Amino acid sequence: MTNKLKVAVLGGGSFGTAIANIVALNGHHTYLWMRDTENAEKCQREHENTRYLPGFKLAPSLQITSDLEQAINATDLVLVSIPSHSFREVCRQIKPYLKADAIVVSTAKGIEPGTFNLMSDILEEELAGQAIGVISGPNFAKEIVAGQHTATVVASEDEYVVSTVQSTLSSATFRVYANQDRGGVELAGALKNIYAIICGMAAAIGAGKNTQAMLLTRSLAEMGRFAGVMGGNPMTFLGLAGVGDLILTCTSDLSRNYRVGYSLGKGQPLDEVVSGLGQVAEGVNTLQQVKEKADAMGVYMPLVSGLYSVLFERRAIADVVRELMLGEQSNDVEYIGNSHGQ
Ligand SMILES: NC(=O)C1=CN([C@@H]2O[C@H](COP(=O)(O)OP(=O)(O)OC[C@H]3O[C@@H](n4cnc5c(N)ncnc54)[C@H](OP(=O)(O)O)[C@@H]3O)[C@@H](O)[C@H]2O)C=CC1
Ligand SMILES: O=C(CO)COP(=O)(O)O
Repeated sequence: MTNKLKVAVLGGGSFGTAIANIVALNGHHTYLWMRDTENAEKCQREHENTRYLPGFKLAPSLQITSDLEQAINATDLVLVSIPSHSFREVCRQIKPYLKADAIVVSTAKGIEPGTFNLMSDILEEELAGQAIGVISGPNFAKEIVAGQHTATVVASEDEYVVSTVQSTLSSATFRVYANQDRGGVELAGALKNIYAIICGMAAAIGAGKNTQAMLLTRSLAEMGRFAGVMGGNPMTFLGLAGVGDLILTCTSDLSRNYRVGYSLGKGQPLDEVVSGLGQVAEGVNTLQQVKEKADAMGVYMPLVSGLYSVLFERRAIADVVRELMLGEQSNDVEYIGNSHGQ
């Protein structure tokens, strides 16, 4: 597609800002909406989001506003970069302003507490009739705005959504792959945050590369097993949104979830770590939602159970590690179909 679209990105945090900047640099008429008027005016004036992405100049054409109607009105494509805890609330706010044929795409990586809704389930519920999709992949906001070569995945059952997102976002530094497994892609983005916390915690207690490789591989097995039971395609987990994002977030302290795990591993209490972060770490909530769901569905997720018992049942990390290592010996690679398998 060569024509220029009107695009709105909702959420003035690190990822919303990075995505809006890509779209604006591609020449689309782009609005970044944030709720904080003072910060919106400052970002617009300075062409920089000093609160979330200091040091990176944004495209001069990017319009930054706290006026939701201005951002959404007549918009062809809306990208929702609001954390899962507030995602539904913002979808309700935009509904009155949306064009009937606007595409709405989630970029959030979380699960709604209580309902186990993924963000695109919320889009379906709140914005029935709109064409929808999701974006997920190994995508640190900081590296995107720094122009690092990056790839992501757009997933939708609707071919028009996929092709529109690909043509609007792709550039010489940002590549967009397609997938039809919306639920699998979305679940992958949410689940990997749990394992990033575990890997951060492991690093804090001195884990070496053997341990890191074991954790990454068993995390992938656990993610695929859970997704299979939830109706996702386990093969999705071999792609960028699965193993790609798992590697990224489990091996870097650019990940907020990894940093949460690291601080916990160093003995800091959970509430202190979370409140000190100043940005969202979706993995803590996702852990609670997945633990509950896995228990209810009888899915074997020893890493999820172990982390949950450290964070919410006050068990010592060393005891949990010992129990995991001495658990019943099992197979390396599970056969697809044996999705509950141990
Ligand atoms: N950062 C990254 O590298 C990536 C993040 N993601 C995902 O994107 C989502 C957003 O993350 P990210 O941008 O990093 O988060 P941040 O913590 O950096 O920013 C969150 C943003 O959401 C805004 N917000 C929160 N609640 C509301 C609300 N009720 N109404 C309006 N705005 C609200 C905040 O506004 P305020 O500043 O006013 O509080 C802030 O601008 C998450 O699900 C994350 O997992 C996905 C890929 C990469
Ligand atoms: O999802 C991310 C990169 O793909 C960002 O991870 P964190 O939310 O842990 O920072």
